[in-house]
Amino acid sequence: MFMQKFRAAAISNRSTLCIGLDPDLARLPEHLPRDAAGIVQFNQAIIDATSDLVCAYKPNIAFYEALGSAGWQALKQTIASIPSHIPVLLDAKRGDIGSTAQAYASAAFDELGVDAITLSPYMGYDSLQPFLERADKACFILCRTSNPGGDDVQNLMLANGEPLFLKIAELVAERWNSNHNCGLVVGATYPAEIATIHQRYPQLPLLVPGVGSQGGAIEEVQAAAGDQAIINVSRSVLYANGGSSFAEAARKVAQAFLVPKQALNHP
Ligand SMILES: O=C(O)c1cc(=O)[nH]c(=O)n1[C@@H]1O[C@H](COP(=O)(O)O)[C@@H](O)[C@H]1O
Repeated sequence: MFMQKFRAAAISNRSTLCIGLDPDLARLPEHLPRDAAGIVQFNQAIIDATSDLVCAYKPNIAFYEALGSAGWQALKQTIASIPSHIPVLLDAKRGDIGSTAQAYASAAFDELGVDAITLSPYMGYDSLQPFLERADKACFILCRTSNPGGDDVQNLMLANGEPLFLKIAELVAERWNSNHNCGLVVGATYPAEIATIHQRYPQLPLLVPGVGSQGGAIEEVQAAAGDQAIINVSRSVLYANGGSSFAEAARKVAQAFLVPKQALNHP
């Protein structure tokens, strides 16, 4: 069950840091092969160096799909090398008509065996239902994304004078979360929006990417949402150093992203 697993890992590691496993062949350390086998070695070293510092890992499926069937195998091997007490959140941003969503849910939860997934809300409830009804898994639904283009749609004003992303937060909190397995994705680049969402729906965990490479500041995220923010960092940790000491360098950067001990207040 994702939520319990995540809270247990957050408490035992005193961390709300999620490391994004987004392996880019062009950025692998020089001594590793630039192929799927290199990715597995890279990820395993990163996981070994950081698994006592995180509350979750988030592989983004794009980096594995880009390598075809070898990439899919690399993703499975990566997931298998994550210690079983640390939850795995697959970043796939799924959402489609019911029958297709069912196949996506089965691929993520049964074939890959991950604990949680990211979803896009724009096709509505039935496109998410096959994920939401898996009460043992968690669904993180895009709300206010970290990228500049997020404004194009998410910030459109509704007739009630509020932006669309607040309606999405409301739908998730009040209609789609009957299994208590939902969270929202909110970019670290928009701390004021994080604060608004957290004040309205303090019970929802927030997956917050955008710290580091995209310019988001961890202190602002923590001030906005405290320990309900699962802070994802990918490139800043993974590519801290392109040499043979890349894993130790990743560990050092990850340590710098840890929440001060006293700030963690999970039940
Ligand atoms: O769903 C996500 O995780 C996500 C949502 C969002 O709004 N912004 C965002 O950057 N992400 C993902 O979070 C990760 C951020 O990577 P870094 O910018 O390298 O830390 C990538 O895997 C993105 O695809």
